[in-house]
Amino acid sequence: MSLKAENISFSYIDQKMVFKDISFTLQAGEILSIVGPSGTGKSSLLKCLAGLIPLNSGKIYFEDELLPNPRDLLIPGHPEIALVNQLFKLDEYFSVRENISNQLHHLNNEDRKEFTNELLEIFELESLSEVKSREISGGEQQRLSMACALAKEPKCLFLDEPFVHLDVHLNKKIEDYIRELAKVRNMSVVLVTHNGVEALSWSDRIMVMSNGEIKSNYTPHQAYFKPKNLFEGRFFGELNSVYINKKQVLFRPNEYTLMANEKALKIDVSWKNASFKGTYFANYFRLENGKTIVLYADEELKKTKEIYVTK
Ligand SMILES: Nc1ncnc2c1ncn2[C@@H]1O[C@H](COP(=O)(O)OP(=O)(O)OP(=O)(O)O)[C@@H](O)[C@H]1O
Repeated sequence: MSLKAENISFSYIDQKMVFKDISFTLQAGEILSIVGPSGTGKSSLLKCLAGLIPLNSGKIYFEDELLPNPRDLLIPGHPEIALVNQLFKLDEYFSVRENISNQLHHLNNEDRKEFTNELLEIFELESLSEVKSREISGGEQQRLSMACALAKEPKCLFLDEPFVHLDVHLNKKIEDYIRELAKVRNMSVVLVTHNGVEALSWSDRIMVMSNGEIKSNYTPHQAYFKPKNLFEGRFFGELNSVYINKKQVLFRPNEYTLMANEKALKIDVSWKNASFKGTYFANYFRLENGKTIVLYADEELKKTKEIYVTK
């Protein structure tokens, strides 16, 4: 076990709790995502877990030791826990390369150079390596912050909305690298995002947070195919909701067939339009009650009059 939160609660102002009574355990090497709407307390939770802001109540254990209260420390935080958020402090008068290599004093010169080059390559910062960090863009600073955090070789890496400025290929490259590090170094990762779709591929486990509480704990497969309700399911991609015999049925746009199927639920539909998404078409249909559903297919389903939900 890497980190354990026991009944933790936190507020900035006494009366208004940001989150309350949260408990969970993070295993060594585990990648956990916390997904939830804006303003629900995710970033504040990460700062508390990193030992940067003090709890109102509850306890956090890091490798079986109580995390010190930040009020008792000259510099809040823990040397083995790295948090990357918008406030990550880069040394703005140092170059991109120096920002990374300055985190690597624990290595000899040769290893330091090799690891710095590896991180510059992974985060695609090679062409900017000699530029001062204050002279690079917001997205580049975000990538550099992640590289610096990884250079510290932390036992716990906390990432707050790391995808905001990343394009698709870089997202996949960084995901693969961090997953590999988590496995090889037994580094635990907590990822906070309001975009559950990205959390699906990154995570071993996903917690849904709303109104300052952890509402659900899913595997990525459960979060996608078996969400508890429409609110949670919609974080992880488009989700249809239909009422059949007064019972709500939730199904993904790919959980259907066009072939008559006695075991599946038949729904009468009329095609509205389709939008081209590159690898598929999102086909929008009107139901008898006027509601809309979406189905993914590799063509426009203009002639389709009925579908069979395979849920
Ligand atoms: N420094 C602060 N002082 C007072 N209130 C704050 C402070 N930072 C955040 N809050 C409030 O605490 C609540 C939780 O904010 P937090 O940033 O933790 O949520 P979040 O889920 O991470 O949101 P987002 O996804 O928009 O970043 C919000 O109501 C926010 O306005």
